[in-house]
Amino acid sequence: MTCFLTSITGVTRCCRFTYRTPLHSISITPRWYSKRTTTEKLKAANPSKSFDLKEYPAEYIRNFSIIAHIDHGKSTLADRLLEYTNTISSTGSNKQVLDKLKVERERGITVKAQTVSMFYKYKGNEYLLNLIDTPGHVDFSYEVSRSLAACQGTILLVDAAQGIQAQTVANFYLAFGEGLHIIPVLNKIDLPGADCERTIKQIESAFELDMSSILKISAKTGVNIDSILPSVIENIPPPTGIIDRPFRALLFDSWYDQYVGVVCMLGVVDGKIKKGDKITSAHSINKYEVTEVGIMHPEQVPTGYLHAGQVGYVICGMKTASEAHVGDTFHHVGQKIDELPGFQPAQSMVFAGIFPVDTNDFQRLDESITKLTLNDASVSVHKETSHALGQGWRLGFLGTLHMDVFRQRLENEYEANIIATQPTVPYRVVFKDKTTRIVRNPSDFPDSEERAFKVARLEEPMVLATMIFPEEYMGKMIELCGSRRGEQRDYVFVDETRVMMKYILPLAEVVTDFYDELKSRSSGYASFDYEDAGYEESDLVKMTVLLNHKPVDALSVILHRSQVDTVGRDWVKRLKKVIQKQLFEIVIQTALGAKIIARETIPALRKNVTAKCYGGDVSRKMKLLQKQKEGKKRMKMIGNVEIPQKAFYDFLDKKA
Ligand SMILES: Nc1nc2c(ncn2[C@@H]2O[C@H](COP(=O)(O)OP(=O)(O)OP(=O)(O)O)[C@@H](O)[C@H]2O)c(=O)[nH]1
Repeated sequence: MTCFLTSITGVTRCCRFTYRTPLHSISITPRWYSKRTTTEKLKAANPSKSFDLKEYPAEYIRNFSIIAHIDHGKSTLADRLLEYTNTISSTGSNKQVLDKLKVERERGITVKAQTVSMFYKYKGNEYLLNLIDTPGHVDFSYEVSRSLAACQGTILLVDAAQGIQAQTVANFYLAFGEGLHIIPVLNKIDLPGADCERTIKQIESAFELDMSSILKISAKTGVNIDSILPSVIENIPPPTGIIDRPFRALLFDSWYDQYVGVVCMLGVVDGKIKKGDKITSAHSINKYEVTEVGIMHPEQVPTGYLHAGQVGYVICGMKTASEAHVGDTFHHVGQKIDELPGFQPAQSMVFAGIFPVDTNDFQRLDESITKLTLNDASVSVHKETSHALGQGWRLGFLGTLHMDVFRQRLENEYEANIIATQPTVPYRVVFKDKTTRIVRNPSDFPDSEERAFKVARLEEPMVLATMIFPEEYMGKMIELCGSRRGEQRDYVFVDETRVMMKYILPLAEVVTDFYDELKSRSSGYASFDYEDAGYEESDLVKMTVLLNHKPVDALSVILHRSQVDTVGRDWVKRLKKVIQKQLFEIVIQTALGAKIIARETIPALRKNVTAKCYGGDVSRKMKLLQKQKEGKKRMKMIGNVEIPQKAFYDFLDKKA
């Protein structure tokens, strides 16, 4: 099969994350967040049923995922399949039971891949089907890749009203690169705007898939849902594990449960594991006794046993999050095995400093970050200290949405009270002696002396962006990319009315508000995806923010020289809006070294803050004072200026 992108652009798509895993022979069931039952009771249709997994040899197992562009209906389809197989009771509503995290429900997006084991009778045989629901947003493609690496096939879901979009293309190539069997499915055929013929033509021409037996469904209403699982069983090959070999399994996900400690999700490649077994791992000297083993159905259901080709959870008395390394190989104590290659670590695209608002919370926040990164292995963590904000961490994320979601999860799941700094991309300093340094923090940017004597050049990371949109938005899209220092590489029509355009853009331009701008300039019709395109030389500078002439290191930022005036002026205006008046005048400045770019002044406060509580209403007055006291807890002192936590948020979120 010819790669569409290769044939039309001459550029072979390289996946942002590559894997060395050989796990086409196992299934993967990413974690199931342990607080789920507090928010919603998921009812298994037959909770009393117990499963004898010995009855399911590899030929009766199928491991598959659902991939699609954002909002094309993956989670809704997963719901319907769970109901159809009686894994949950039918509710008639669209609950999206696999979107378990509060952040997923609040934002209506999937951020963690989730797997659930289902049982399904087909032509007289009962099958064990492991379904993985994956996220759609580009920031979470690490989850998609990790999931795909462990499946033998995938359902490529396309919204029949919207047609193929940028992440349809990106995810198709991830699956194609893994050599998976791809089943194309048209969703949302109930919508009045659904155009099956047009979408089929797009898929045919873009991916050269066989469209003769394409499935047309509505995940929402349930139309043709019964056609999905027979197609999965008929078309996707079973895993190929060997039961009689020594046990070895890949740890592909884990999470921390406050009652039982670490819960590990294992994909069993060879052999068997049962309750009471003594296990260890290739990367650990610790030995563990298996106290519980089971499957996600959709909650944890103990089965006491798992064998080659099966996946499930194992509880073995692991106490600390650091003992569970994603990609580690588990085996029986004393047994020699060949280590599985595991996963390559995710490559952080965006870095930000995270600090506790109250410095006394440092230890607690340290533990929370450790536990949360156990659940999200794509976050990189390094300790750092800021003059303004004290001790904290520099965390690396896959994108700004990923960063935002992580911050929200820290708040939701660990009640953390934090300040996050301006995100930065990994810049590269190339020295005259040919050595290099990656700058993940503006404080590591070379000062003028180092720059003059030692630095040969500065470079910034670039991406190859793919955008798909209706032709009439071409002018606006070219204008947007031009304003972001983009360079056009290619464009091609995907059908009579829609264009796919490719641009080389600086990553720093993409991770700010590019996506929002793209959506607003195309009335929501443009979709977007990007991949790593290496480093390019760039005229970079560090802009600092001064409050009453004192630099705020947490607000320093690395910019292209052409942006300094605009950003410098914008920042002082926005900071003026978010910093409250205080008893003295506050001067806000942005600067390049000693050169001031812009300045704003906040006049001193004169008002009595409790003046409105006239008339001796003591309780009201107390309430107001209490509120002010609580507000103070959330303040950070920068020199002699108090900055509320919300000011940082609003400033970073561009709400101000
Ligand atoms: N009319 C109609 N709406 C659907 C159908 N399937 C899903 N939807 C709706 O489309 C929206 C997105 O569905 P999701 O299942 O959350 O999509 P998703 O692909 O999982 O989204 P992400 O995880 O954020 O990428 C929801 O409002 C669904 O109710 C369908 O067949 N018909």
